[in-house]
Amino acid sequence: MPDLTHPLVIAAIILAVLCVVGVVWWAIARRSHPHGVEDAQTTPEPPSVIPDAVAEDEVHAVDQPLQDIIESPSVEEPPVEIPEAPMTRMQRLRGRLARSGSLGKAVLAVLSRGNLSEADWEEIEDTLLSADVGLAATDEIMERLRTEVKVRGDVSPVEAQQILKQELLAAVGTDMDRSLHLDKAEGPAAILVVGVNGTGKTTTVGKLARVLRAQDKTVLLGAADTFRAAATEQLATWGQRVGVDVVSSEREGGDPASVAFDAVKEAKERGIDVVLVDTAGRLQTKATLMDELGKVKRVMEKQGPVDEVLLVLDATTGQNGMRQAEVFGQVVGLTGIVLTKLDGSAKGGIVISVQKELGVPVKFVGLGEGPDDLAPFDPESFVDAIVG
Ligand SMILES: Nc1nc2c(ncn2[C@@H]2O[C@H](COP(=O)(O)OP(=O)(O)OP(=O)(O)O)[C@@H](O)[C@H]2O)c(=O)[nH]1
Repeated sequence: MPDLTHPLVIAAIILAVLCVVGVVWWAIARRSHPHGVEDAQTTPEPPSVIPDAVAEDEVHAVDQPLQDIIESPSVEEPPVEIPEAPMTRMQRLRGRLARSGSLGKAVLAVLSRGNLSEADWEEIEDTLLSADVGLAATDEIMERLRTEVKVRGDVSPVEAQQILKQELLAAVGTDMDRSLHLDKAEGPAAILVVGVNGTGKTTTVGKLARVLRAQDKTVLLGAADTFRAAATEQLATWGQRVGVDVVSSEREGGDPASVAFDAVKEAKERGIDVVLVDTAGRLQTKATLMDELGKVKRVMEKQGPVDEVLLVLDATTGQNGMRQAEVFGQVVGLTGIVLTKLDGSAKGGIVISVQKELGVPVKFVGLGEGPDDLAPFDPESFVDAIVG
């Protein structure tokens, strides 16, 4: 029996008690923070102010409360959902292009008549124009179709289908780079998502987070749509489903640039692969709001390049979409288009016109409201689906 009054024994007992208390405290702390993330992604204390260099001229958030970080479930718990691999999506969703299909199928029906009259050609032209293919692209397609039909003489329905596919594919373009550029050399790859009201930006950010998680990338979301309170909740829900956290403003109407800045900073500190920043919808005609958007981008750039600026365009908008794309492009420089609601639109031709007039590739298409109904845009699948 050891001498319990011996100083060494007393010290050993105290040490043992301290160890037990420490382990119990650690276990309780973990239980009360079930949303903790891996070391590389540990949430550091947010700064009480935005650093001076940024606060100076850009972010007027120095006197604002801290941004919130809405955490997703812990990575130790299995992610709630495993998103579908992106590359299979366009095939699965091809049926949703049925209404856009009226463009291809209507043209094919005329082309297959054989021995085409001027009235037939006019019908083809009208179909292309009313599907928003745009004037320049329509002229080009018409000329190529006419030449092709002339060279071959009378064409059979099968040949007509081949010719149409070939010409539509040429108009959509097979050599544009449609991949997301995610350069992590200088901190996280940063994606800024912009567009007018209600086009599907928040939904697209949520869906893109799933695309990136399906590619095993770590993701952080920035809720810089501080205008619409529900947008933050919407993003948080999207994030939680795939184990992705959201940086948001503590109050409605907070400075979006400040949220965007904090989101990039947080992603950098956690070693996150991609930070996706959602912004409030704004009409391209509202100069103040467009200036605000420019500021969001500049502030993000203070911490590293913005790798992608994606314009979310509602495919049902028609030619006004082109004007939106032009102005957003002037203000923040677009790198890609996400065309949403293509599932409900007979205006699939906007894919062609928006690329032709702006030189910016369509990178993703939204084909429904389901979580994985966003597909990397694949010209072949698109043309196959609309011509049949
Ligand atoms: N059918 C269909 N609906 C879509 C698609 N993408 C988004 N939506 C719907 O469009 C509506 C608006 O989407 P949001 O993501 O809230 O739009 P937003 O651009 O963030 O809206 P604001 O922040 O108000 O500008 C929602 O009902 C979405 O489900 C799509 O590809 N197809």
